Amino acid sequence: MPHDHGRKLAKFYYASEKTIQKAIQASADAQRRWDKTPLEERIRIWQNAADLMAGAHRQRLNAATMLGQSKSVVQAEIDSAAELIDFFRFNVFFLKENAKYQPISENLSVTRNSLRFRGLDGFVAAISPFNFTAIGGNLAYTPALMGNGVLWKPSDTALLSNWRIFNIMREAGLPPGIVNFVPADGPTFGKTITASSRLAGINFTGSVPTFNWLWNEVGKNLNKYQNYPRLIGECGGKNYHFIHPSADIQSVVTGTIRSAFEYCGQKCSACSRMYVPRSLSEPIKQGLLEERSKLKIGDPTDFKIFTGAVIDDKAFARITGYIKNAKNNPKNKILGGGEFDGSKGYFVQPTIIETVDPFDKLMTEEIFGPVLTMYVYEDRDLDQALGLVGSSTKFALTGAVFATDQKFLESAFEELKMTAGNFYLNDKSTGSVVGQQPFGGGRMSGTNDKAGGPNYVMRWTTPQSIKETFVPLKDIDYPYMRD
Ligand SMILES: NC(=O)c1ccc[n+]([C@@H]2O[C@H](COP(=O)([O-])OP(=O)(O)OC[C@H]3O[C@@H](n4cnc5c(N)ncnc54)[C@H](O)[C@@H]3O)[C@@H](O)[C@H]2O)c1
Ligand SMILES: N[C@@H](CCC=O)C(=O)O
Repeated sequence: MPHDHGRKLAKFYYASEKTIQKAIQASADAQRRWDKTPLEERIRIWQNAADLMAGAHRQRLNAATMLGQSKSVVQAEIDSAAELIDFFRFNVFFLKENAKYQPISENLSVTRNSLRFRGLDGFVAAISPFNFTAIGGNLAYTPALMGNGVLWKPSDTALLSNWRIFNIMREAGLPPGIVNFVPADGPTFGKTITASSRLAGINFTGSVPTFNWLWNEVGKNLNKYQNYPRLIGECGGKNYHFIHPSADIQSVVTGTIRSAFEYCGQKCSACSRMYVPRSLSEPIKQGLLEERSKLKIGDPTDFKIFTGAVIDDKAFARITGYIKNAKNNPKNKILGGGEFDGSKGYFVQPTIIETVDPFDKLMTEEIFGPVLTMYVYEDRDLDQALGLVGSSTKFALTGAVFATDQKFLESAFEELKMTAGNFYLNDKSTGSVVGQQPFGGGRMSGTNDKAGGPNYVMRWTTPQSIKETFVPLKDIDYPYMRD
């Protein structure tokens, strides 16, 4: 079934510039009341929503994710309801923990010092990607939890599940106007929010070019704003699996197949480049090809599939462009897959390519599809190969090292320090869990604000320090100045 119906349908719901401006006003009006709502009351709404998603709404939200975003039942289960429940519960926990800190008051009969968390002075624009339902919910509702008015622009190809979240939050008790659901053409939305003097923050997850575009627009409008807008961007990756000659081959094969091909490689964390020592290259290739040939690709309503079609025609064109390019380049060899068919659904077979050029675009650009490229290095060139990981791309999202040699793991841990915001030792590069592996990357992969970690909630508050004095202010002179 074609999965770009979401994108085509979304255009019917596109908000005009005027509607987006009205939503900005609505969120500003609602926020003034919302920011005064006691924290306990806000927290109660988030807890209600988590309970609703754990109960009656769980299957509906998962099903919407399967149908709208072409996720297999397993991938929908680990994303949608389950992950959003975790985001909500952990964010509430982190908020409570952070709120426990109050500054020192030396003598309470003289002065009392305190700190309060205010929403930002303006509105927050949450702009979400298609590939994770829970990410959309987290982007929009974490700023709201912290007292902000939010405009949520969902992805055209995740409308159904995102709309469900919006309604669950209303059912849980969130008053109208706090989060405004605004499907819109990307650039129209981007231009309108960045032109508003009330823009206080952008909570973005998506590709590097879109985030760069937004950052530039904010820069151009800087003199208009009443605040410096906070910019959070979690962007793309060129995630790696680096294999040492001491690695456990079975773990490499299993971890790589899952990381590269689950959800058609459309996870920001998916492994798309692999460095393999010559001494292990044959068994690893054999293992990968054998497992690849067993993967069942098809309609997500069939619970036996491993993965479905890619998200839409644009993705299909981009991904198959890389495959066609690889077929025409003598430096690259397709080891498995390489077929695609867009006649009924946008199906791309999981593809494994070997390259002799570690700087080929297959090894350096984000493809965001089921394409894994392998570079085989000579065992004696281990250090050089390790150096390629950080020097060949500007991304630094996720990465994994497979080795049983403890000394090597320790040196790779230091050598690869800045090459990944989420780093795995003997595990695949995907599958971070809220509260266990806070998620985000550095370099061009984003601002690394770590969704699912303790500091994330704090990005959406502008704290105020308060000093109250209970004794009259009498002396201008300091004691040492007196006779
Ligand atoms: N680092 C992370 O945590 C993370 C998580 C998920 C996805 N991603 C990345 O997201 C990308 C895939 O998602 P996508 O295809 O939805 O990304 P995208 O950049 O195409 O779109 C993201 C959102 O931005 C909107 N948009 C597009 N142009 C815009 C503009 N000019 N102004 C305002 N909004 C605009 C889109 O409509 C969508 O809602 C990949 O690069 C992936 O790596 C990163
Ligand atoms: N939490 C997911 C990343 C989401 C990106 O698209 C993972 O770690 O695989």
